[in-house]
Amino acid sequence: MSDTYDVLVIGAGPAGTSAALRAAELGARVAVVEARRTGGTCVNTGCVPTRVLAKTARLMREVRTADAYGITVTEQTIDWPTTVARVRSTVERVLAAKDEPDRLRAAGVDLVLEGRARFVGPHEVELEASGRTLRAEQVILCVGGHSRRLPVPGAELATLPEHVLDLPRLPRRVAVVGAGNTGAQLVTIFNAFGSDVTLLEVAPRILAQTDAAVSAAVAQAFTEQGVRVVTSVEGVESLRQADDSSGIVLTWRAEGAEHRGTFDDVIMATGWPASVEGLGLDAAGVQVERGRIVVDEYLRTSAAHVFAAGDANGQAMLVQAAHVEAEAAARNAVLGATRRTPHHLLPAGGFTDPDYAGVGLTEDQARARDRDCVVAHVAYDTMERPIIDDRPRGFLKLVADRRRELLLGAHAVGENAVEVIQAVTTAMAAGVDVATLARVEFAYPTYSAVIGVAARQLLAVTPAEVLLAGAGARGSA
Ligand SMILES: Cc1cc2nc3c(=O)[nH]c(=O)nc-3n(C[C@H](O)[C@H](O)[C@H](O)COP(=O)(O)OP(=O)(O)OC[C@H]3O[C@@H](n4cnc5c(N)ncnc54)[C@H](O)[C@@H]3O)c2cc1C
Ligand SMILES: NC(=O)c1ccc[n+]([C@@H]2O[C@H](COP(=O)([O-])OP(=O)(O)OC[C@H]3O[C@@H](n4cnc5c(N)ncnc54)[C@H](O)[C@@H]3O)[C@@H](O)[C@H]2O)c1
Repeated sequence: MSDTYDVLVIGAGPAGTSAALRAAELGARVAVVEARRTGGTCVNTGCVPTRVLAKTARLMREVRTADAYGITVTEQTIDWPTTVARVRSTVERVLAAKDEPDRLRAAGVDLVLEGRARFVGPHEVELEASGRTLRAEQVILCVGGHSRRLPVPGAELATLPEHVLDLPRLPRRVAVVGAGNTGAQLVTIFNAFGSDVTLLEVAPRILAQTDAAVSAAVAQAFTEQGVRVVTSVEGVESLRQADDSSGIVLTWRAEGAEHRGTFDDVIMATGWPASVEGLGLDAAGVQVERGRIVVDEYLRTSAAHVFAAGDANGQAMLVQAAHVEAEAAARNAVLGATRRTPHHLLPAGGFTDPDYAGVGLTEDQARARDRDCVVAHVAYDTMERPIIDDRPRGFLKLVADRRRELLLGAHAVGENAVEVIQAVTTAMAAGVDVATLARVEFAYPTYSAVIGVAARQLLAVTPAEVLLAGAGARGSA
């Protein structure tokens, strides 16, 4: 293995693997350095484990309602060690199926598993385990991010999301601090498993990045499911062991008063700074601001020969964003910085109960640009398939320009929300106009049929009527 490369990629998660493969495809001599194993956060501790837990939660809910279909289930409890083992074995199966070491090898990329990389000069990187130094003309940072503990007394008592599977038993009482995508999904998981869940969020609403109607619908569902949802928290103050060892006492401020609760576990899902500790970025002249590696529109850092893609630059922390950015960064590193990354058509969602998803502009964002944009809001309980499946909670909202030609955004809550939004994204990416979408025949009975209904609603009524219909649908969603 040589020690000199055209392009050195640091991190072999979704961004790093895509960047390395693309750079090699463009003819560069490429190495990718990984401190642990391929797959990154996504496969090892993030999307894949969370998705398996979400499926387990769904099975619990299905079993709970099975008697309505004449299926008798006498006992339903979670055997935590079995659940954990199932998650871990699924991670291994996904890793084996992806076989990224082999893909990289086949593409001529050197996969270097010699510990963490650290810059020791602008173009030189030292490997922690071997002490070897690699040199490269261009470097692409794909180091991802990590959870953070709040800087409060007793924070070390909290569990970080990536360590949830290490809990020795299922918590009976759990507090989740932070209602972003991670926190919201953990709420659904522990709620379905029978834990008593409290959710604390500093923002005025949960899932603050989503469309306001999505956030409200998920919060309402959580509350109805018995979750204590506390938003606009003024701050978490401390964690300490209870004097009688009955759990962890969590203290927070809300509405000007101090509040306290005792929990078996407190999970902090309060943010995701870039993994830049010990990376020696000063030696390369790479700037970091507010936990993110600063990049320009070409994903170039403050050092012209260093690029950053994926979670590390903090732009859109999703696997699909990591892929798009990594390809652009690789192209810019090898051929010169000319490619920008369009982020506006990145669908995203979470596997809560109910699921939620969105793509493009939220209604508030669209109205800030043009208050006469048009909105259709179709409730799931008006559609056959959600009724058949006994999943009537939810809606699809489509946002179109004032001429009702182009879709600006789509947002859904409910069963299969992510797949419904994916279908709308495909139409948006293909430049399908609203009139064409309204003419598409959807198979019966499907969840995606709601797209056709919403598109026809966009065409059929005046903006004021649509808003009224939306308010009605929201009431029943
Ligand atoms: C609980 C959870 C659930 C999620 N679910 C979803 C989901 O359903 N859908 C979705 O789109 N996104 C999801 N995400 C986000 C997704 O995991 C990330 O957006 C994605 O993994 C980012 O890819 P990346 O390559 O930028 O970083 P990562 O996947 O974090 O990979 C970074 C890699 O760099 C390595 N590394 C770091 N520093 C060094 C160093 N100095 N030297 C060598 N190697 C280093 C790390 O070991 C790691 O393998 C989830 C995240 C979490 C936490
Ligand atoms: N399904 C998915 O696509 C998925 C799932 C999980 C995570 N992710 C991505 O991974 C990244 C990390 O997600 P995350 O949810 O861990 O972090 P996040 O930064 O998205 O959310 C953290 C939440 O914690 C809140 N918070 C911060 N300080 C707080 C405090 N002191 N008290 C209470 N609340 C506080 C924030 O307001 C925010 O809502 C995100 O970019 C996310 O999109 C995606």
